[in-house]
Amino acid sequence: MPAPLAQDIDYHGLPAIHLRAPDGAEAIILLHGAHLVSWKPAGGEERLYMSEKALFEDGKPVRGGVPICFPQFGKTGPLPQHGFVRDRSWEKVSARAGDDFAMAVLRLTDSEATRALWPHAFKIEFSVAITASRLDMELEVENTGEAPLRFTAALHTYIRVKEAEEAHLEGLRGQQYRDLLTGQMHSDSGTFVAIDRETTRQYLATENPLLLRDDRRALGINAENMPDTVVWNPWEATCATIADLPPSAFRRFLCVEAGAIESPVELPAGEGWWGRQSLVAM
Ligand SMILES: O=P(O)(O)OC[C@H]1O[C@H](O)[C@H](O)[C@@H](O)[C@@H]1O
Repeated sequence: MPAPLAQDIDYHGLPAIHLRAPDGAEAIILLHGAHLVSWKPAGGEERLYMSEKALFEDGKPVRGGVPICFPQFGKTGPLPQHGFVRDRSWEKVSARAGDDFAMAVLRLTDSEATRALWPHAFKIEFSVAITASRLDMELEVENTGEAPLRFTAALHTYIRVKEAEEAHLEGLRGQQYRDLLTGQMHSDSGTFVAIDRETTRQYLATENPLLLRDDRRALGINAENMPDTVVWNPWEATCATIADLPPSAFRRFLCVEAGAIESPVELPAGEGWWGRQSLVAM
């Protein structure tokens, strides 16, 4: 049985936390963006995609793993794409490994630099917990200011797949989605979503859980308090335009993102909000 671990490490030159539960499940979280860059359930197979061309630099987002989008998803407002917390340094609040789990909590609060972009006081915490075949990620936001807050948020999870074209995402049948490439609304009529072209869909009020079948394995995906699901794969032509992705990378991942996007969260002064995404490897 491997020794449980919650250790500060260096990951491509950035400070990170390496977690290992006694059952062998492992995760690595950067302080940069509170970015989860690796998750291996017990058994040892990596389930998150990380680009071989990812940049690990201050002020740059990391391509792969689980970027945190806050306080704006995508280009839905005046802030930089996906907000400003994914390329900023967070602080470690705690990291520990117990009898059958390991977990870490990271925190970011407003600063002069964040207030220059977004004039609000806030505290956000991101918790990652692993046990056996399960990963739980929770984003908590507290409005520490005097005025109400309004934000959108998402966990932009890059799931590693053997071959994107053969992966099937089940559980979205009959659900409404906005095609973010055209802006048009559709209703999904297929028994599963298969990816054979550039796909950027925002499913609204998603019913959970979803199941991603990939080769001989599957992943259960559950979200709480994050009603939107974004499904993204850039496919060949767009992938070729993304500098930190190798040309064939689009075959190796599918993003299934849990978010609160369609209806921005309105948070009165002093109140808190949380959203979760959980993955179960099968
Ligand atoms: O390149 P990034 O800023 O990390 O964004 C990556 C992608 O995120 C989301 O899924 C959006 O829907 C896409 O339009 C965007 O290209």
